[in-house]
Amino acid sequence: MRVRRLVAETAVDPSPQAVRDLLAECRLPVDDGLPDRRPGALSGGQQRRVALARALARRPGILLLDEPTAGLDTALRDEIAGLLRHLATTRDLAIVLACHDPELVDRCADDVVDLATACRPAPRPATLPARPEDTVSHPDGMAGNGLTAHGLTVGFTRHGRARLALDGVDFAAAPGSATGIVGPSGSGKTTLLRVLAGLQRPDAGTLTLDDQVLPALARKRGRDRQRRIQLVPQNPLGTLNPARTVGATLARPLRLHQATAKADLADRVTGLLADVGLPADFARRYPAELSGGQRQRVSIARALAAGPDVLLCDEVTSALDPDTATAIMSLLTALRERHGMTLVVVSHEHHLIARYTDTVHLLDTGRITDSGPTASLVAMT
Ligand SMILES: Nc1ncnc2c1ncn2[C@@H]1O[C@H](COP(=O)(O)OP(=O)(O)OP(=O)(O)O)[C@@H](O)[C@H]1O
Repeated sequence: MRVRRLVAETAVDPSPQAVRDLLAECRLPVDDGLPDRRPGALSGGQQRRVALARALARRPGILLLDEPTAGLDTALRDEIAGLLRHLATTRDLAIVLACHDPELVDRCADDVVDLATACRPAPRPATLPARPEDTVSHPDGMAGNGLTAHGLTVGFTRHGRARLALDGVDFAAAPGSATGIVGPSGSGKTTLLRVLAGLQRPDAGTLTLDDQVLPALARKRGRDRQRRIQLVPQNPLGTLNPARTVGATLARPLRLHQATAKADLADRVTGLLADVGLPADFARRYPAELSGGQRQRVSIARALAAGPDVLLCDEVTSALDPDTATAIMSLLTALRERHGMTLVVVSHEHHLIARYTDTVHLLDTGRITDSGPTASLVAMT
């Protein structure tokens, strides 16, 4: 369904002009064809503002928002905070927002209810290191050059106008490294990960894995090369099958990529859950019965079930409280160390990129503006 219908569907006034006004009120660019796009063709920040427009379309007296700024860069977060205050005043609206971001609370809220004790993160597995930076290393003797890309270009055409989401991007993630990708909302981070994962065909450019040219699309890569590169997507609820238990979700890649025998599946699933700090009985749960952090862990476990050499993580901590976000990043670092994986992390949380990656690529409007050691390019705070 396209954006204009998504908003009209819930609107008290579904006329085209009212829908445009609502999108503009949520600071979405209505003149570049955005109302005619589908949600998959929007950046994460744009998707959140469309969700806000949908809620406002009902002309509510009370607006309940669950993590309205998760996955947004700080500039957009501040913009949304200002927008929420503006809406509260101009529409005489009571806003209740649940979030992990103390800065957003400071900027928006008149009153705060702290549910801290009810929101303890899941226990970390015993194998996690106390200081993740101690475990960062580049395993010697690994074959090849890891994952590289040259001249990646992706354009999207809307109303006859071509827009480049990626514009000649060169990228490299050395074997066993932890590589960060940072950039403002809409700069092309998700598009880059989707191209690396083989889910989006680039208009130009080449990919190699350990010096072998990779076909653009995952389905042309063959089973083994598909296994080697796995993506943990930005929104796990959207990609975990709601009708499938966690156990069934994890069993699938185990059978497909690792030829796990039926008799061994339950044990392997339990092992994967333990790897991501979840108890064995979670195998019986459905995605809707999990918290955001638990879904994220299941999503990571599903990617690990394939046995990847390169794990691409898109905003995996964006809806998590600071403790859980740190636990997830520590977990990924420990898993990288244990399995000798390469980790590629997209995040707006610069302190996590600074702490948990060794190399970083800065992306802006589809171009790499700088690449190099994280310590010299990204501040810890
Ligand atoms: N399928 C598509 N069709 C048209 N435009 C698209 C499509 N996919 C992405 N875009 C546009 O390409 C640009 C880059 O999007 P992308 O999702 O890669 O950004 P991002 O850096 O990951 O953003 P965020 O941090 O908000 O998630 C955005 O302007 C987005 O609207």
